[in-house]
Amino acid sequence: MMEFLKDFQKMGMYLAYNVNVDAIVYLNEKHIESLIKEFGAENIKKRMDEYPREINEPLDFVARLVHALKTGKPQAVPLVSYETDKWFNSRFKYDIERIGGQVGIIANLLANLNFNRVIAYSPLLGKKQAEMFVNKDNLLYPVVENGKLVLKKPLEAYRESDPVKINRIFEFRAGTKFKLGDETIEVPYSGRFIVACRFEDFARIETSPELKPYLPEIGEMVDGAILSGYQGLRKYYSDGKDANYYLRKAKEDIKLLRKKKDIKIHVEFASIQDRELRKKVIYNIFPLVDSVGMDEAEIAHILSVLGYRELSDRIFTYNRIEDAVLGAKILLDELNLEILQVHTIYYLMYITHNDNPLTEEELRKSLEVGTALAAARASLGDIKSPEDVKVGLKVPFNEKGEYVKLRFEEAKAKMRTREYKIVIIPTRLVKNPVSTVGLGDTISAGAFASYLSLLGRKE
Ligand SMILES: Nc1ncnc2c1ncn2[C@@H]1O[C@H](COP(=O)(O)OP(=O)(O)O)[C@@H](O)[C@H]1O
Ligand SMILES: O=P(O)(O)OC[C@H]1O[C@](O)(CO)[C@@H](O)[C@@H]1O
Ligand SMILES: [Mg+2]
Repeated sequence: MMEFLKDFQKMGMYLAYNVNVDAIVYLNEKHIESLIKEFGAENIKKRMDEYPREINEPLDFVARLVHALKTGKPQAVPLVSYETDKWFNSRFKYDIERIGGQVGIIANLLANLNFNRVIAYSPLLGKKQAEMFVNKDNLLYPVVENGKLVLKKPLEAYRESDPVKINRIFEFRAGTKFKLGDETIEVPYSGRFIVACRFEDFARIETSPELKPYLPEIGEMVDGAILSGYQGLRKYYSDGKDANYYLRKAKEDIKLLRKKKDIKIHVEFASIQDRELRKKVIYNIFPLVDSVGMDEAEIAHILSVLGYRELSDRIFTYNRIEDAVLGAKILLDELNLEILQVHTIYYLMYITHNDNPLTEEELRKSLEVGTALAAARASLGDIKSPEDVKVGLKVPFNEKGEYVKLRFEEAKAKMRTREYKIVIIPTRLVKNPVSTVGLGDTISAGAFASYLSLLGRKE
């Protein structure tokens, strides 16, 4: 771990596109019971069966929340109604507000780990948002001034008139029990439910036309890029643009970033409820990048739109490791990725083709960076310095670890895996995490950065 922390001080990373404010509620039994009382168990059950993929009214939210609590799976559902946005504000008191979005979370993490340079971009940067980035010389926002690329601290670069996007995060904990009509539900795993604000202002996931010509220059300044936020796209926009338009622009960005230097690009996937949009993002973006990270719900969602519905349902319902391995193989091959990383509550997995320059041992080391960082963040709330990582290293691997390894070896023996390198490690699981939102982003950032550092040593 310490060798990586040293390497990180020499590395640069570009991050785009999504940053927001996470307004967090720690859900307890009382919250849930009062929601059920207010909306009625029967109404909620009926709406759960309908499975709304957007939140148009409060009942949509309650139904999807209870569904998430029942499965214990990490979920995110778009909020599209201004009315309901107001309802959230009057209905909940938020426990804390923190920086959110893959860019926000990863930028602060890498800057605090003393990366040489972190360039964080999002099309919108309001004042409140800028204030949430850590104020350090190594965290910079790109702007164009007098025809030149200038990197500025977010506090010197924000635009007063830019709106700030607020997502609501409901943190739930394993063991929470409540009644839905006659049914008693016990939350099986801890996690978060995200109400992702999807107003049109926030849905233009793109590089500003002004900055775009400088992407090759930015690419030259860094060792890698982590791209995310495509989940924020809409199918249609009021000015006639559509998801295809933004995805074409997104593909241009990827090519521009690599124009002067062949940097590795990681995409951190996030839940996309709309199946058509999900498919578009996968087919347009994945084949252009090297590395993709996602959680277990997301791999199930992806397999479902690629046509593997049965496998997808199995992953969702039974959490069996052999299904995850099979799913990962399919994804790696069909989209021809260099490396795929899947994070779940109990284990992290990498799959690459057999000709990957890293050994299985090295790949495992890279995953260990990810889980150590997540455990540190889960314990402390935030990683403020490289020192904090030690806290993560003291968190033991979870008690299901040995079982997971055994099942993994069994799965490998049964399956054709010779053309791949597949490794898993158990997670270091914190019993009472400060929060869980962003732990996946943390794992992926640590895994990808250490992957780059290991590749660098081979040169
Ligand atoms: N209490 C915990 N301690 C350590 N790691 C955790 C804990 N809870 C969750 N994690 C890790 O965080 C991951 C969550 O990832 P993900 O669902 O992508 O979250 P997010 O998108 O909010 O970052 C889990 O798969 C697990 O590996
Ligand atoms: O999909 P959006 O609205 O960009 O939000 C991403 C969400 O995912 C997270 O980055 C966690 O992975 C949250 O902090 C954030 O609320
Ligand atoms: Mg995630």
